[in-house]
Amino acid sequence: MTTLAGPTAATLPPFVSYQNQQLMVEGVPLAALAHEHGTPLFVYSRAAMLSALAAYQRGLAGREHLICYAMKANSSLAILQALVRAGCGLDIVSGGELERALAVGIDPSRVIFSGVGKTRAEMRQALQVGIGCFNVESRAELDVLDEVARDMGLRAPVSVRVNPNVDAQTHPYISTGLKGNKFGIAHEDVLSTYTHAAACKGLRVVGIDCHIGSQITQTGPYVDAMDRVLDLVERIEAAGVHIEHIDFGGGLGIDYQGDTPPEADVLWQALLQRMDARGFGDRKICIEPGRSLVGNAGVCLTEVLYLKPGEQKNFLIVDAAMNDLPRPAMYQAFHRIVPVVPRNNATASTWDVVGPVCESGDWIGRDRELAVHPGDVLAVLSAGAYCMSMASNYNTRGRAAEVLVDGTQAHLIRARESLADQTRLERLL
Ligand SMILES: Cc1ncc(COP(=O)(O)O)c(C=O)c1O
Ligand SMILES: N[C@@H](CCCC[NH3+])C(=O)O
Repeated sequence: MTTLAGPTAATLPPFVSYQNQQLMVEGVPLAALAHEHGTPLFVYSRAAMLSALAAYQRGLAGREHLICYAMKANSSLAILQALVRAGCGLDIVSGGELERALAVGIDPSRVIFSGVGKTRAEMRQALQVGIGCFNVESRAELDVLDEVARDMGLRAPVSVRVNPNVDAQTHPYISTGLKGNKFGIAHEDVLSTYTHAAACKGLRVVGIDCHIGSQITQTGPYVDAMDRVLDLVERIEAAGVHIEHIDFGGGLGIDYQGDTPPEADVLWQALLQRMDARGFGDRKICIEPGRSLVGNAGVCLTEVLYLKPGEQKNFLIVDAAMNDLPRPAMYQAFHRIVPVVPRNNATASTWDVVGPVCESGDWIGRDRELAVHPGDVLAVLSAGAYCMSMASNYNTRGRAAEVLVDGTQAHLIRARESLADQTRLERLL
């Protein structure tokens, strides 16, 4: 047992703060939102998303570029709308995500279609609306896309995703640029894939694509991957195929637990210098950031249900679970957890914060020092990315509601999912 001094500003994301002993997102007290909408509840800051986007916009200013928000990180319509209105294109990985993109009124030429398993139907759907580019991930996919486009009397704009075999030094489940990963075309097969694509009547080569993983916190892997991509561009162009744009990633990390990734503008200054030095300063740049735009813009509010002290472990049972916040169960990921109204100078204990789902893997935080009573509301921080978009109905739990804060205004952007919503498509015999 310790006496709790209370969480410090240093451990809170931008636009999340304590004011008068109340945790706020921008100008809105979270206790009031929990009271009004119930818990679990996701709350996002619009200003936090736009400020994260502005760092990329500064870094790429003066260059022809397209920032395609990777909506897999959080595909809620109002989030997409906010980012598209602020100038983003979109990166999609399914026909469903394409429908979401269209629903927020995007110009389809500002959409990039990524992913290893696009179906013919998805290809047709994307070609019909005039998608900006398909990032193709295998020779087999390239040939199917060629066939689909020729059938429609069209030429599909394509980039080949290359697998540079660079270690992004991130969690193995979210590393994508190593030879053992399913993503991209192996370095040594890239040139022949491009010469083949250039000869296909249904394809129009527009770019090259590389993405080495997610939650990357170091600059080194990016520079290594950029060098490999530029080596390939040199070889591809020497073979007579022009590359208009370079789609380059590796999702920049965010601070979950004292992580110190480079700022987006600083990273891109370094990468642009590299491109300039190698004579590719004239190329359009596309990027596909997801987590770094929305991750630290969101918190998940959850109410403490029960305290269950034990001989080996103390469990704090809350009303959010692995179906709402799957990252700890999936990747043993760390999210900071803080009280919405701190009980400063109260006696704290060490708790495993767990949900009501019937799985031992249903935990949200381990060994956390908290002074709490049943009925208190906690905020799980850095919950804007890969939480709501990966949420499920496991244990027939409705997915949480979502609120978007803008200054002192709070807008409900998704209602809580009801049992009727969950069973709508089911039939009894
Ligand atoms: C091809 C591609 N683009 C974009 C992203 C988004 O990455 P992040 O959320 O790390 O920015 C990913 C995820 O790793 C990806 O695989
Ligand atoms: N879902 C992962 C990121 C996946 C990135 C997409 N390729 C996470 O929560 O960290």
